[in-house]
Amino acid sequence: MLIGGCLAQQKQERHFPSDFIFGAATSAYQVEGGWNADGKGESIWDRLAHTKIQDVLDQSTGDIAADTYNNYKRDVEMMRELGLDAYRFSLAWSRILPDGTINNINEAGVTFYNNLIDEMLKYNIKPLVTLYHWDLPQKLQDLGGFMNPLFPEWYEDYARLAFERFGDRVKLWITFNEPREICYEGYGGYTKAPQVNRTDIGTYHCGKNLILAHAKAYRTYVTHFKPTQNGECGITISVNWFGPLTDSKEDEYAAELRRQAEWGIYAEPIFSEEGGWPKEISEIVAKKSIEQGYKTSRLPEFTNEEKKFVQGTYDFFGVNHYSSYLVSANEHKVDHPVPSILADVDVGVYRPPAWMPSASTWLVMAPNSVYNALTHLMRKYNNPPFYITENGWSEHPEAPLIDNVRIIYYRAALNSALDAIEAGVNLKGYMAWSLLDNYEWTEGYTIRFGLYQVDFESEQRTRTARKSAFIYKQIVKTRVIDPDYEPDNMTMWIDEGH
Ligand SMILES: CCCCCCCCCCCCC/C=C/[C@@H](O)[C@@H](N)CO[C@@H]1O[C@H](CO)[C@@H](O)[C@H](O)[C@H]1O
Repeated sequence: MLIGGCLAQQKQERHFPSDFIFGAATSAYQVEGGWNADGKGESIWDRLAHTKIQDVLDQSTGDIAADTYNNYKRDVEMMRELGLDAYRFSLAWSRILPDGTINNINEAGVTFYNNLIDEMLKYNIKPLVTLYHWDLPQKLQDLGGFMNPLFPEWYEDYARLAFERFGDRVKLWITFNEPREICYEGYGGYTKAPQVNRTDIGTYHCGKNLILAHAKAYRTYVTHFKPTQNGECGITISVNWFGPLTDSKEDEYAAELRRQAEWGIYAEPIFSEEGGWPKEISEIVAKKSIEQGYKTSRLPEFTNEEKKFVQGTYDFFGVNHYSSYLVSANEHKVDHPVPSILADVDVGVYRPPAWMPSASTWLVMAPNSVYNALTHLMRKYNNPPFYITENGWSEHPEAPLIDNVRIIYYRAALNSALDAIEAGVNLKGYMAWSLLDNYEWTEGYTIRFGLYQVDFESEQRTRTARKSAFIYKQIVKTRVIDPDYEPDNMTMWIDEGH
């Protein structure tokens, strides 16, 4: 079309599908507070924050956090302000089962989640419930936690209770949030509770028990609840993109090994046609284990029966995606504990300085990041239904409410998601991390991810919409990413019908 002698750039409006689910996400320990309220039991994060306060950057705890335990109606109002289709939150296992076992149900804890779910459904906001987001009951950790072979039974009992109590209204279930962080950081390392730091076997033994627990819960849901409740059950895996630094065969292979270490060991047994551990890392760990004097591989094998039991245990693949890294076979290597999973794969990781850094050391703004991760998973696992269950940008507490960099990040990530959809990825929804500022684990309140700012100094934990909340609201409403949209002011409102 020619206007005034030049070709007018028609805005090519790309739309998200009309049934695409937009939401936001949080987790229990990071937002609820009420750490010992109304019969709740101690979790491993209560224990860490209370006894290893020196390991938390600002010596803070999640004892109160954003006090969602008392402010959940304000949180639902914020979901309405954003016009969300869904909200992803997690259940605190020890709020429902204080000692972790099914013998002692805390009805007050069940009531809290019933109230939250009912408040959301009052306004047609779908609950997307994560059964486990890192806060294991301490009493179960005292028995070994994820290292105990009985863990899958403990977890199945807990999941079954959740299906019984909430499954009439909850139709989207996530068994675990980020097996990597649970196992590699919590049992194979020190950066997450319970800080077991068994670098040689922690990641692998935790990983096998977690995967078996996931499969038991999934099969219990499909057999005993899905026929009447008609919901879906999946798992959320942290899938950041790890691509080759150069197009050499060595770097391609190195990138594949790092992907296997970061998320392939959790995804392959569930989503691949072959089942079991990824072949390459399994062979490497078996070989190195024998060389290091272990009688068997540090990566405990699945029996053929276990492999079959785990395979195909999903209705969707939940993807937490934030950033990308470039992998080298020979350069940018750092020392890792020996033995450990990263020493096993023995590759280097690099991020170009041009990729804008966030407040989180691990999070930079990488090009085509969502597209690269999702199209790789599509090809590898035959395009299962995907939900992006987390994606977001961090800033420091003093950053202004006019968070223009976060807006650049969200628009880039959502455009990359549209690119993936156009490439054929079966992407069903997107959850922004996070609805509001929350406890960023061992970084406490020094890191902020919220679309809403939280004043952690105020008694009522005042929530205030950042500019990114208005931008996200507009995308949710129009299903279009308008690069020129600017809110008229910073006063939030609820659209009719929400
Ligand atoms: C100069 C050094 C260059 C190399 C960089 C070092 C190598 C990095 C290796 C990759 C590590 C990636 C780990 C990142 C994991 C995150 O995606 C994951 N932990 C995010 O967790 C979820 O996100 C929220 C924000 O952190 C969190 O609050 C939530 O609870 C988690 O579900």
